[in-house]
Amino acid sequence: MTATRLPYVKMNGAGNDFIILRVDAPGLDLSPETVRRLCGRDTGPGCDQLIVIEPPSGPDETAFMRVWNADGGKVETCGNALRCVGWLLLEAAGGDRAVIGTLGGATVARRADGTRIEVDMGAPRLDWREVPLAEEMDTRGIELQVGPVDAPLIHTPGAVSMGNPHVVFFTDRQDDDFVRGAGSLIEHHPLFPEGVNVGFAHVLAPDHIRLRVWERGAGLTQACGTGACAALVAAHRRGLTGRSATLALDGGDLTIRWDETTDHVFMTGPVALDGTGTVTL
Ligand SMILES: N[C@@H](CCC[C@H](N)C(=O)O)C(=O)O
Repeated sequence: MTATRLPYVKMNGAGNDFIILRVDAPGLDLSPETVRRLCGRDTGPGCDQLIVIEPPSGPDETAFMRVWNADGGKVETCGNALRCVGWLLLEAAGGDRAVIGTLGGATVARRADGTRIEVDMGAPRLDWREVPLAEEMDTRGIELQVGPVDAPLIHTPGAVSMGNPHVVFFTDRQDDDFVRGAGSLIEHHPLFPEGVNVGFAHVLAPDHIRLRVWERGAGLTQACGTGACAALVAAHRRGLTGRSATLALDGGDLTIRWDETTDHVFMTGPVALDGTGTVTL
């Protein structure tokens, strides 16, 4: 089989970094091994997620975006990558909006100020079946049991789907050991049949949240855009914040607003171009 070489763009959104490829036809099938090689920081350009921009899948879209986590798993969507892809599409075609299709739903990207891009992430999905959870629960505070079977610790984090699954703990514990230890344990908990992204949110004020996220398939990243949206939604549902807040992540700040009229969540944040190159598939 002949190897295919493709140009890539390396970008990041608040430190969450991506290799972005562009193809002329839908359905580029990448093996998990290829994705792991490209995403590996020792074996490829290295990134948290590999992104492929495809032609639109319908008349209303500007383009379709596919997402793979660094572990090789194909996933529904990625908030920070949507801002980066939005910026690339707006730079290439001009105009004031780009509609990006994903497996998790369509998103509209617009320029905000400077190099910040706003994306409309749609309505959060709050029914337990949509997260999804393995059993019926109130997603404002699910009953999550971890630890020994005979003496489990019971936590009540919020659960939200932003097109992909999230669980959000409200805690001031933010140290690496805790986030890595608890995150890696909960990512594959049986309550989450499709795995889960695990957020640790410390509410500093009704409009300010410090957030760290252990991402499904990528581990602790500098920022998780859908995780920031999920944290604001989960915090507001518990009466801890208003409907908008600054989310302070390791790699930068994201502004999240859950619009009362449309029920949509809007995320505004930075994008940065880190370089270009060529990869072999
Ligand atoms: N970094 C992302 C989310 C990427 C996918 C996620 N790890 C998942 O498995 O759902 C973001 O910015 O939203």
